[in-house]
Order: sequence, then structure tokens, then C-alpha cells
Amino acid sequence: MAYEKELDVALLAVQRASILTRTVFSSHTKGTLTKSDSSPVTIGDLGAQALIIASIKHAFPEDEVVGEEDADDLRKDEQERTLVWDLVQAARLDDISAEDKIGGPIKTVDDMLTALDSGRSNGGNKGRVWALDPIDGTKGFLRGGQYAVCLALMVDGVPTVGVIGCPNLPIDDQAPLDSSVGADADDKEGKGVLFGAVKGEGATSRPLSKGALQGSKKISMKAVPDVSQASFCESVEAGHSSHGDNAAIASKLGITKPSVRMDSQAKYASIARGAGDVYLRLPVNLRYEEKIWDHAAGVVLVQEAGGEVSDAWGKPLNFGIGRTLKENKGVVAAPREIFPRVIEVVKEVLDVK
Ligand SMILES: Nc1ncnc2c1ncn2[C@@H]1O[C@H](COP(=O)(O)O)[C@@H](O)[C@H]1OP(=O)(O)O
Ligand SMILES: [Mg+2]
Ligand SMILES: [Mg+2]
Ligand SMILES: [Mg+2]
Repeated sequence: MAYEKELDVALLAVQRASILTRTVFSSHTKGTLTKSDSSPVTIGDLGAQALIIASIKHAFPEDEVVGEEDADDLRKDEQERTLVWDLVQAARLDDISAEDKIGGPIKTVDDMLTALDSGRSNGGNKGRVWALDPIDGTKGFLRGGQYAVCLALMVDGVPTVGVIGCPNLPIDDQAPLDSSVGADADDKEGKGVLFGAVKGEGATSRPLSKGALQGSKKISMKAVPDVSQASFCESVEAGHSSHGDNAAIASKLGITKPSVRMDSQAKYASIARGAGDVYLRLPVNLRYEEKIWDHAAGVVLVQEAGGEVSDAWGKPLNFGIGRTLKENKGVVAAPREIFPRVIEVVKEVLDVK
């Protein structure tokens, strides 16, 4: 299989980082700071990014990484640095050969800061670049909703390997998708899924474990013979995606089921495994540039499960022009057969605005 080692390393790296995020999710101490764009970041985001970049740099030292976070706060704040260091040391896979494949534990605080700071690549359309969101949906993570640990390898600007860990999603791929999935979520028994996909090779899910990789199943999107029966997912945060436009589109498609709101790329993962059908992310503010780490892994997963993804105007997402998708606005993802109809209606709704 193509990109077998890359997929393995990415799955194990995300699995190890999820051990850390789960510890923080269930702890009172989240060390939440506010970033310059007013969004929150926690010791979970920082620890997970350090662990994942250390894993990538061990296996593929030449590769670049576009990561959401950096070490600026930890270099200034000793208390926060100690909290993250303790978490990073404690997060280990319980299978030694799996842990070895991703380089074993980070050795020193300096190594941790260097790893965390190695996600500053500007991306581009040449060579191998990983896009990393250590906690996607930080607001959901803090609220007790869905969140996801997301990692993708882009080759010459094309998302090629995608891995998403969803500690709060039900393991059962067929579990019905209703509003309870996105609200008051937890990571108790029966929860925690690790998704993976390689371009041209299909998509899989398996239970998120603490050790070696096991039990993978092929996933695919559900057939939707009648688009009015589709269920659609959208953001919880009204500031991230226009609930009004999404509702107008659903209504024009004849959809009467209420939308399922959940945070993070758990939306891409949910439609990829056929729990839901359509993901609508209509822009609220046309000045906002979507970040590549918020979409790269989800796009590979959906494409490999039988779906299509574009921006709200039907334009392909261009991942090869930097850290953001500045040529695109909004995102629409749906099974291939109904995608043209969905985009047609999205454009009708946008045109009358
Ligand atoms: N104004 C915005 N519009 C769209 N997405 C945003 C905006 N601000 C932040 N985001 C990012 O959207 C993603 C979550 O979207 P949602 O859960 O609504 O699908 C997150 O990656 C979040 O960043 P973060 O990774 O910091 O949580
Ligand atoms: Mg994100
Ligand atoms: Mg994030
Ligand atoms: Mg963030």
C-alpha cells in the first residue's frame, strides 16, 4: 500500500496525543489561555502538538509541518510549561514497539519546546508538508462537546494521508447521529474512534486505543437515493458557519430533519462513516480565511469514503498556497452522487443574498 509508513506513524502519533487530550478533558486544570485572535488554547492543545511533531520528526526528519500552535506562551509562562511537560511525559503508548515507531518519550523540556515550535512552515505546493490541528474544536473540548486530533500529509499541496482521532465519538460507526452526539459529550466506555485514509486506498475506522493499532474496518458514506432524507452536520458555533444559510439550503433540498450540530472535524468523520450525510459550512464573515489544518485530514477521509468536498461556490479547496485556504470561502461535503444537487442549491441561496 502507498504511504503505509506515513499512515502508521500518523495513526500512532494521533493515538498517543489523544491519551494526553483525554487526561486534560477529564481534568479541572485545562490551563486555558487566550490567543491574539481571541480563541482559546489549552495545555491539551500545546502538549498534543509537541507530541505529534516529535513523532513526525522522528520518522520523517526532512518533512515540514504546518501546525496551529507554537511555543511562545510556554517559553514565557513557567507554570504552564510545567503543566504541559508533566502531561507530555505521562502520555505513552502501552505497546513498546508502537512507542518506538514514533520515537519514544520526548527527552527534555527543550526538546518539547523545539517540537512545539516546529510547526511554523508556510506550506505551499512543493514536497511533503504535514498539516496539524492538535485539538480541533477547542471550544467544544472546553464545553464538553466533540473535538478532534487531526493530522494530514500533503504532497505537492494535495492532501494525501488523513488521520483524525475523535475521543468523544461513539465507536459504533452506525450509531445514530442526533443532537446528543454533539452536546454533553464524554469519552466514557464505548467512545473514542481513530479514522485514517490514504488517497486512492480507502478509509478506515478503529477504536482509539492506548497501544498498538488493531481492529480497523473499512468505512464509506451512506447512499442517499432521496436527498430530502439526508441528515446534515454543522458547527455548534454560529460564528464559524451560518446556521441561517445552512437551514435555507436544507429547506430547499426538502430536508426536514433538524441539523446535527457538533464541533470540529468530527463532522467530516461522521459523514465519512455514513452516520450523517452532508456537511455544510457556509461563511459568516467573508474576510475569514479557513486554516488548512481545519480541513486537510477531513477532506482525505471524505474523498476516500466516496464523497466530494469543495468550497461554497463549488471551487476545489486549494491547500497549496500557504497556511490558509485564502482562495476559498466556506466548505460543502457530500456523497458524490448528490454533491452536484447540493452545490446547485448552495449557490441559489448565496446568489439571492
Ligand atoms: N470565525 C471563524 N470562522 C470559521 N472557523 C473558525 C472561526 N474561528 C475559529 N474557527 C475554527 O473553526 C474550527 C472549529 O469549527 P467548528 O467546530 O465550528 O467546525 C476550529 O478550528 C476553530 O479553531 P480551533 O482549532 O482553534 O478550535
Ligand atoms: Mg481547528
Ligand atoms: Mg485547534
Ligand atoms: Mg485553536
